Amino acid sequence: MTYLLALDQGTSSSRSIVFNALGQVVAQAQQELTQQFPQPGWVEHDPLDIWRTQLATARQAMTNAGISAYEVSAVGITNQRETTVVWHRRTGLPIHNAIVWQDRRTEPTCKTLRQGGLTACVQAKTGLLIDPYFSGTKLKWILDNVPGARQQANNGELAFGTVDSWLLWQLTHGAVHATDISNASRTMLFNVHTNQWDNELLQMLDIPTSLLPRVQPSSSLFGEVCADILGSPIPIGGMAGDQQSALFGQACFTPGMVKNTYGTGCFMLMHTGHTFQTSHNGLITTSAAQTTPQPEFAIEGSVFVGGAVVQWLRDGLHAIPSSNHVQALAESVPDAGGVMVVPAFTGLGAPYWQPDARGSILGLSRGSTLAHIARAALESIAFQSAALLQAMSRDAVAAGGVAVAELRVDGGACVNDLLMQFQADLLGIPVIRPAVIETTALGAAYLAGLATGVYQNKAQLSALWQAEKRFLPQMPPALAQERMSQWEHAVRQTVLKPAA
Ligand SMILES: Nc1ncnc2c1ncn2[C@@H]1O[C@H](COP(=O)(O)OP(=O)(O)O)[C@@H](O)[C@H]1O
Ligand SMILES: O=P(O)(O)OC[C@H](O)CO
Repeated sequence: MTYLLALDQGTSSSRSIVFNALGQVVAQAQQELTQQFPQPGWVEHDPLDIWRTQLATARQAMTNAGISAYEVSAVGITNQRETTVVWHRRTGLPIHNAIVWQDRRTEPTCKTLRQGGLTACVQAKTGLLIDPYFSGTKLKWILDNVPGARQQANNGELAFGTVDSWLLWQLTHGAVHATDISNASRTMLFNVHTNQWDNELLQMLDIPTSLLPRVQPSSSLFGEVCADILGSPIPIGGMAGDQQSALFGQACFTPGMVKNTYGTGCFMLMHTGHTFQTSHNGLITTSAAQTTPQPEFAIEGSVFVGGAVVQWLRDGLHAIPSSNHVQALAESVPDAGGVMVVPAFTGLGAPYWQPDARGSILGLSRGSTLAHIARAALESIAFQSAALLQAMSRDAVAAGGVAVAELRVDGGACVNDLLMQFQADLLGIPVIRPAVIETTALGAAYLAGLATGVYQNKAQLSALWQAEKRFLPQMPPALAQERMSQWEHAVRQTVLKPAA
């Protein structure tokens, strides 16, 4: 039997999954990751905690599968993107906590860059908007604020990496310092056309090149897990940022194919093939996971609060004892009764980009109950995702293509049938849930399997993809349009600032 081990290092947890060659889950293990909030708007992780939890889950998943390292053909790594780690090359010790993608501390630097008229240049080279979300300004912050760091960097003593690089360094006992194209594309330091670090961007942020990892295609041999770590050496054949990995795991390989991951946030990606397509509707362009050095791209939109609104119902409102009770509560009423929840708890992401917006509940009446609010909260996940998909379709049509024809879904909240049906109703296209919804980890396993000969080509992976359930639109299109208009109205109400 052939097995592939995927290490899926996410924002809230480290997870490892053992797959068989058919792409089926054999066993898994998961550990929560401690979140640190040293100041308002700051989010950090302990890099050693990231490594400790990831290693523990890898060992546990293999134990749960009842297999030894000899039986694992390859390891694939997928990770929370943009999160920035800097460590000392000699000791292997981090010089600061990892600065997490959600961290907003570098907004002043970003503002200066924007005011300096650099937006168009950054967008043309990287596909990104200038935002604290991406790694570049986080790396600059560490060099500027950790005593002695800049000098050490100039001496070539430090290494920078996103979480994939950090795990790779640990798995190889410091022998390999590398990253993949999809992760590099999230740093704001990488030219996605040439697939190389960009000198002009490095100078813009004062980043010495000696810090940077080597960049490889997402499916390629990165190194070998040292024998003492999992029991015997295993090739590391795949690395990709988690959203690009999910796009790969969903077998979205051709232009126009779209997936949406419903996790804490929602991340929607549309493959655009070898074409670098700039969005005119508030989305960003990013490198897709690549099996060759030839650039491949995707258009991406992110919703900051997706499944997290269900956590808020559970932990904030105490409306449900656990997330899987939300469907029953929402279904206890026939509709949201005119209630609209806009979960702008940390502002609104694409396509609105309203960092200062905060959440609101609109349309309350004397008859409104927790059930109506729960239903409206669930619907808000679908409304936000629909706004992304509509923006994507507009981009696709403007680029001479066609509107999106179907949506493949994954992530923890896609198990919710009510949500998926409402999503299909709003979009007017089929929403398809695959048999394996762990597509983030599956993508990393596939990338690793392709590099090591377990799979021969992507066509083989497309053939493995299987639908578990198709949700077809049932709502009359006019009503769906009216509901979307109500949502857009609620968003406008939410972002309007009260008069001073
Ligand atoms: N039955 C459900 N209905 C709606 N949301 C759910 C359900 N079960 C879990 N969730 C939500 O899914 C999210 C977890 O999904 P997951 O893919 O594990 O997220 P992440 O990778 O971001 O940690 C949580 O925000 C949780 O509230
Ligand atoms: O770890 P997740 O699933 O929250 O994903 C985080 C994204 O990669 C951030 O860009």
